[in-house]
Amino acid sequence: MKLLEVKNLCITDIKNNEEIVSNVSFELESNTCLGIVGESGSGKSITTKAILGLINSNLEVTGSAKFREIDLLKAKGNVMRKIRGKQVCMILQDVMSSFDSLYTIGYQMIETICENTNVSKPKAKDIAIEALDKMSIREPEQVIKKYAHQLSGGMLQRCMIAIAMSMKPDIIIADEPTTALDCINQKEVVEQFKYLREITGTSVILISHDLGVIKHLAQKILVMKDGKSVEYGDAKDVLKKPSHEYTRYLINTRLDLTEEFRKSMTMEEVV
Ligand SMILES: Nc1ncnc2c1ncn2[C@@H]1O[C@H](COP(=O)(O)OP(=O)(O)OP(=O)(O)O)[C@@H](O)[C@H]1O
Repeated sequence: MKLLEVKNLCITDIKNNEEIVSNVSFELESNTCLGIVGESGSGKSITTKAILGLINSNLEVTGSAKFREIDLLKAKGNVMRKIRGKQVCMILQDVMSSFDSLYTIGYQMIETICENTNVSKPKAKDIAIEALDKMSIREPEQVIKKYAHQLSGGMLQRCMIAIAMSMKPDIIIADEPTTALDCINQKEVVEQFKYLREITGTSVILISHDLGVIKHLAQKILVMKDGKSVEYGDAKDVLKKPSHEYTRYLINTRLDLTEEFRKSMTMEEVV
């Protein structure tokens, strides 16, 4: 079943009439993951933010983005507020700034869960602990008493994913969820994310410049370059037989990097 259908999405900066995103179309089926890949500035984030009405007023958005028969690009503020955070959640790249340093992780989790679902605070606490437990966070009862600066980036990202998942949304949009993490944390977060997606059935739009991460999670891939969609299709086909030169470049760059990394590790062993 189609959960989200984006057609001919265009974003124009009305100040200088510059088109930032041109005619981007894609679909998200239920219980699947769509990976959006492309270099920095290619329009990945702004495309998904536009769908959720989260962009500046100097930007004009045209096209359509149908979610359960509602065109999100035309949805009024109150309709959008009901969808955003409940049915469609967004996890941002910079987890540190997503948490308020003055409140404990638990306080923020409980507030968010209460605000977006109809449960009491004790119930929200149980949900928060259960969600952290599902993200394989040890001693969740202790973790919820901590402040953001007391946890690693990987732990915070897992807490963020746990909050989003505990809302039981139809769609999670994760914008570069592993970029700020080191290799070990990246791998762990991807594994947990994959596991949670499988058990909850939540559909995910995963934005990343890292094809390795996308490959691990996505069934479909959209490749963006300079605000345009240059390739879109089943992940296996895109990765095995990329039809666009830019996709081939991304795949090769990724392989080069992996090779360099492997070599540098071997060199260290030799030294
Ligand atoms: N409010 C705005 N007004 C004008 N241009 C904007 C605005 N916000 C973003 N842009 C431009 O839109 C383009 C796409 O930005 P976007 O953040 O979507 O890229 P991205 O592919 O997600 O990159 P990154 O991986 O670095 O996050 C960029 O050229 C950016 O400068």
